[in-house]
Amino acid sequence: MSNKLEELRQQLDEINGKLLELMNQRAAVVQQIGEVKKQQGVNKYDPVREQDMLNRLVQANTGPFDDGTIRHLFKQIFKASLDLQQQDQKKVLLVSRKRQTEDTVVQVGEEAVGNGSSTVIAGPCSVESEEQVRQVAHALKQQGVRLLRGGAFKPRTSPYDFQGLGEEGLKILRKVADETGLKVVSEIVNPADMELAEQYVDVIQIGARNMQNFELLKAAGSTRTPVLLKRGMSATVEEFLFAAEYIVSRGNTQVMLCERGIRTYEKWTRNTLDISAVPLIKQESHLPVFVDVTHSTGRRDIQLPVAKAALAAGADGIMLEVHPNPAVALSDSNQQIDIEQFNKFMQEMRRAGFLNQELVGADKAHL
Ligand SMILES: O=C(O)C(=O)C[C@]1(C(=O)O)C=C[C@@H](O)C=C1
Repeated sequence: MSNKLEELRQQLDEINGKLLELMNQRAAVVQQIGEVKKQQGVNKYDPVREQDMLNRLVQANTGPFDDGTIRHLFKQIFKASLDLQQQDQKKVLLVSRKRQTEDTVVQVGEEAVGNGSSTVIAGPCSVESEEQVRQVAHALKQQGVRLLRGGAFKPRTSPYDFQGLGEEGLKILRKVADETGLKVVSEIVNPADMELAEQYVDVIQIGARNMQNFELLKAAGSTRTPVLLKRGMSATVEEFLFAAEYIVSRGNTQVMLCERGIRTYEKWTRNTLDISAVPLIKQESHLPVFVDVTHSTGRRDIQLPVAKAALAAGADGIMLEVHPNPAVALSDSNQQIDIEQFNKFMQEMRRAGFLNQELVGADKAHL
């Protein structure tokens, strides 16, 4: 390289150093301005001030940069400054990893959700009868699954579809769970039903359609019962975390999140599983994350690879629907798996090293 080029580059390096120093000096002043504006309750963005500065800069400009370039470069600096002011004052959410670096572990009976082992929540879409729930509960128990799901209050798209057994359904779940030593996960749809929930369920589920039912979120936040919050079908990850913040900010820190697929143009699956949301949420938040493999796919034939993908992506657990006879189920009959399919599912997940739930009892022998 010629000495001349070398020399000029050295000059540039020095200028870069000075520019860097000056830009950071400017940024420090910008941060102080941001604090003053916050105290005064003044808007951070000030287009009049920006225009005024640009006018004076262009007037003082002697080139070789033309005025348009000067405007563009300084506008970038103003934009970065504004971002800095907003970042400084953006409230760090309670659900954020910036607030809590270690994972939240939600204890539901003997199940420690989010402690590194993978949790399974399974059960019928809707509670239909005691016998139906009992059959599924026994299958769960044998497979070492501790959390029994079942819908008693069913928010259905059509008002003519089965709406669930209500409190009767919760009673059935509680009775069968107590018989089998399982814990109950069930959806609550009405803020006024939180007391009822505390009486019967071990985990309050808030469904996708209610993710932004803020009164329901606040009511769940006022209980001390763990909550499983499902992502709304059109909710962004940010909106999902804000919904969780509603619960945690009311004092209930025992929140688990559940990705259940989002609505897209794809029709061959019921929803589109946003698998990237799993590592993204794990990175942004300390709360445990589940993937609902039933609702995200809406079909039985791909539940197994999707469940593996979910756990490989870092999910703390999976949720799936199991029914003794899906063909006659009162809801979701196309996507629930039967007990035999569930046993095979668990067996394969275990064989592939994704789950380590221990088989229980005599049935160990023939499975
Ligand atoms: O002067 C201000 O009020 C500032 O906040 C600083 C600043 C800047 O970078 O110069 C930043 C953002 C505003 O839109 C205008 C100007």
